[in-house]
Amino acid sequence: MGTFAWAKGHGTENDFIVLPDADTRIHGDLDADFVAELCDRRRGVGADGVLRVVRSTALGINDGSTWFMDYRNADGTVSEMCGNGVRVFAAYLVREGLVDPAEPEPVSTRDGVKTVAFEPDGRYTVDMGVPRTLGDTKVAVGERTWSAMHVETGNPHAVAFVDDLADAGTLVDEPAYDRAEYPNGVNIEFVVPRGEGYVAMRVHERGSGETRSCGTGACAVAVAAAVRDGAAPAATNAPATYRIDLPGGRLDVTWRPDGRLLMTGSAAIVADGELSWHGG
Ligand SMILES: N[C@@H](CCC[C@H](N)C(=O)O)C(=O)O
Repeated sequence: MGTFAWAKGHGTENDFIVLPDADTRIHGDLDADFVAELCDRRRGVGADGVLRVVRSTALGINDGSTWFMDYRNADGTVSEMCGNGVRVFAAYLVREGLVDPAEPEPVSTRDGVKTVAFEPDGRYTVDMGVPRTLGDTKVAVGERTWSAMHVETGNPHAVAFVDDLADAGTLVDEPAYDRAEYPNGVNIEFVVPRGEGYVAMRVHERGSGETRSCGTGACAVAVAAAVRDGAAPAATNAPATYRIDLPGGRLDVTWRPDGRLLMTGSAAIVADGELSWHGG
């Protein structure tokens, strides 16, 4: 692997290495071992994941987008979507002058197009689409087991309400979950209510371990909280809005009566460079 440009960014401290690769000529298919080494916090640069910036047409994608977000977890695995990642991706596009922040930008992902709007306060609002609720499941840490709700927000989640966020322990190891229910793995959220329309959460992400924030996870938590609170828009015909505190910051999620989720949060590009990669 030779020399290439990169940037570092984060959305509520969920951090990413951004790899510009408009025409796919620099990184090709992006090797999983390379991603894992790059994301390793001791052997590599360190990040929760990689966002490769590819022109949609270079991949034959014709969905109204100009840019495709090729997201990879820290262990090199592919996921369908990354909610914090898509805000950081949009921040990178704006910073590079590749999109006009006066207009919402449709970004192509493996879970379809996610449109990002640029808010006057500098935050980003993502139309995260329509979630799916798939009933109850169980998650466990050590001897403790909790009932959880299976929610899909482009990727799979299990949302468990707990008495105290510390109940989830260190989250160094992946919590146990129903492997028949989630054959491709799962992101697991632990949640405590903080007040009306207000919760706090921790997350163990598939492929990345405990992270300081997860956008798709916050959306899954908003859905589970709304169902639990009897505030689901399908029942009330009114939007359900939740403030969600995560270790890395705050996300605001609204579940609209048309079924769509809107997530608002910050994103920042914090470093740029050219990397001569000698890893391995
Ligand atoms: N941190 C992301 C989610 C990234 C993907 C996830 N680990 C998976 O494998 O599904 C977010 O902000 O949504």
